[in-house]
Amino acid sequence: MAMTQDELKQAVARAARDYIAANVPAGSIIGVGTGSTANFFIDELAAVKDRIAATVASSEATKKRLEGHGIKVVDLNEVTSMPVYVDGADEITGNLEMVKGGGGALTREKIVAAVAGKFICVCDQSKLVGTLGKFPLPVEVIPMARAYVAREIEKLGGKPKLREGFTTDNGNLILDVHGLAIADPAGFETKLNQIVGVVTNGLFACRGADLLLLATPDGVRQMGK
Ligand SMILES: O=C[C@H](O)[C@H](O)[C@H](O)COP(=O)(O)O
Repeated sequence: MAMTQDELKQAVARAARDYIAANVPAGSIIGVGTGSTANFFIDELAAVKDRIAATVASSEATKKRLEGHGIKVVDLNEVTSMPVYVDGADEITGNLEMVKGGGGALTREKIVAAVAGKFICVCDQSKLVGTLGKFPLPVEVIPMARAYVAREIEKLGGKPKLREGFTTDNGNLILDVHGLAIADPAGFETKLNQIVGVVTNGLFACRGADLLLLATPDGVRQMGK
């Protein structure tokens, strides 16, 4: 019988838990992402919680779920070393460049990932693409800059749409940019960051994932290291 998308997410979450149990020193601090795949991972992490010292959460929702399992969550400012960060993606290429932020957590995700030694991306196979941009690219903006940033993004060939009724954990807005086919992810990530009023964009390419665990019906494939 064909596996459902949730079964694939569950399988990859388990693979990430096993990776941590086998490769991450006991007593480490683990960075934890946001979204439905990350949620499966959090539920699996509960089984090995005695092996880790604590976690850093990339959103209020993730913090709540971790604490619900009795897993300790610490402030990133207290952390100097974190071997791994585990998170999902909305799209990922074979070069392990990603679009993230479908759940609006991109800024905190990028910050926590920056501190981590290794970014482990956990996805089901539907997320693997040849070219990024079919999934609308989330851009977090300071509210007063919303219209200006939207005009600047249009000049770059994108069609920004305000995510209605949504405020990020940081009190900002999200523009979802449609109509892109991103040939140079790191270049476009850098270009968007130059627009005044942009807090973060959802391209994770200047620093992409190091390891992709990709759930397929034939098992979990590993790409990168
Ligand atoms: O802001 C949300 C995050 O970037 C998620 O990692 C991304 O949206 C993937 O989420 P899901 O695992 O639910 O597809």
